[in-house]
Amino acid sequence: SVKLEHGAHRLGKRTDKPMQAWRNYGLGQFIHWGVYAIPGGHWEGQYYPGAAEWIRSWKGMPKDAYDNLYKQFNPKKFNAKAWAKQAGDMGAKYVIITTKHHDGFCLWPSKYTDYTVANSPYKKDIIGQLVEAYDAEGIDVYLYFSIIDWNHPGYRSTLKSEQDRKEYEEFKKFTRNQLVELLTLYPSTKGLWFDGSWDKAWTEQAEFADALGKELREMIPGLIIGSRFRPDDNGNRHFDTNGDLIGDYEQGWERKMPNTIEDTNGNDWDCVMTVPENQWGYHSDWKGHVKTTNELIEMLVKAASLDGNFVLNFGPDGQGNIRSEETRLAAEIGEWMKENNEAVYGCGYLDWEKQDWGYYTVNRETGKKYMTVFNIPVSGALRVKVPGKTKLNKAYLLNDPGASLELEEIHRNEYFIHYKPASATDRPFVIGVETTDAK
Ligand SMILES: C[C@@H]1N[C@@H](C#Cc2ccccc2)[C@H](O)[C@@H]1O
Repeated sequence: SVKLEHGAHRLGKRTDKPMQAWRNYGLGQFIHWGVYAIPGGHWEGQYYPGAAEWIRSWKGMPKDAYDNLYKQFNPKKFNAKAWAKQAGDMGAKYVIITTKHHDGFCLWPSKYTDYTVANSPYKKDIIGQLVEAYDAEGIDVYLYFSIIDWNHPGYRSTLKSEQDRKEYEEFKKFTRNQLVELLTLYPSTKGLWFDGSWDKAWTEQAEFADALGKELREMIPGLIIGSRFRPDDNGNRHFDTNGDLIGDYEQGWERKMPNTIEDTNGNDWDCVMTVPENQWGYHSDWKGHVKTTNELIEMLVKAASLDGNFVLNFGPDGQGNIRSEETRLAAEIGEWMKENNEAVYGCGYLDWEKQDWGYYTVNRETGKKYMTVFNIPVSGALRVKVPGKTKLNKAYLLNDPGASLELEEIHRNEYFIHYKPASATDRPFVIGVETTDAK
């Protein structure tokens, strides 16, 4: 391997308590909210086909018009406690909240810029209300922060001149000041979720970003920062020049998921997922495929089965309402989690051969094993292959642990669990299995 001054700051999975808690979350909520929710994907009757939170970059959106939208930002329906309760009822154990997206508008009263909620008609600190409400709900808070800031005069995507460099130095100080400000104002923050760090200008800042990361970690012991934050000496992000993860978990799974444990490189990871194909901020007119409750439950369980967390995005509208589609999904996912969360919380990868009916998970503490069934075989026979010295002794429906399901040993280390729901089921179900693992 090559010597790096600013490569991975540590190797292997973190084993400290905050990271163990992170690893066991299973389900999170992402909140994308800002002034982009006001136009909601339209401007002067034109439909914006891109991601709603990127509307400022659209040729159909005059920049000065966008940059004055904050003067209309007055979300009278915003209710942080209601949002937190809804997330808690869904079963979310952590929340990632946009403090500032690429447009640079701050949902907290930053003293380093005027482009904040304090100078909008709403005036009040949105981040502070959300942190308080989610903490009270027992949901750990993570702050999303965009390195890209289209509002700051010193921001550059690339550094082409000495003047660029000079102004970018001011931008770097501003970025550091805002991050220190956020952790100072909201010390219960468990981690930072960085975005917009792909610009060449930023990937040339290995020394600065490495020092900034160290400073932030010293402010909050145990602070969790993913692989999207900073570059290594050679401008690599996520993985350094030696292939080592830069950060506490892999943060590359945006609107996509690993399919095998090998895809995860043995790292912790989170998948952040939109309900429509690609809308994070509020778009009033979702087009294309909108994911169903069962699709999202499958992603959630698949993530847990591969040692990852699944984070579902919510994009509140300009008045502070959670839209009806998201409210319905939160309720239906919550209903399923109420009965089946034992197969998700604190669970991870079980090294049994994957079968077509669904996913295995195993509780990291108890060793209890679960099968979450999404595809009921027409044969009614759920195939289970166990490793060498393992014996399958019992299988039971999680929601009816007293009744053992019929087990048939068909080969050495291979069983059928004979079960087909008596009536049509429109939700996945969980089977608990008990084994003995001869030495
Ligand atoms: C978490 C998500 N990352 C942001 C992005 C992006 C992006 C931008 C260009 C090309 C591909 C992806 C989205 O706006 C949202 O915040």
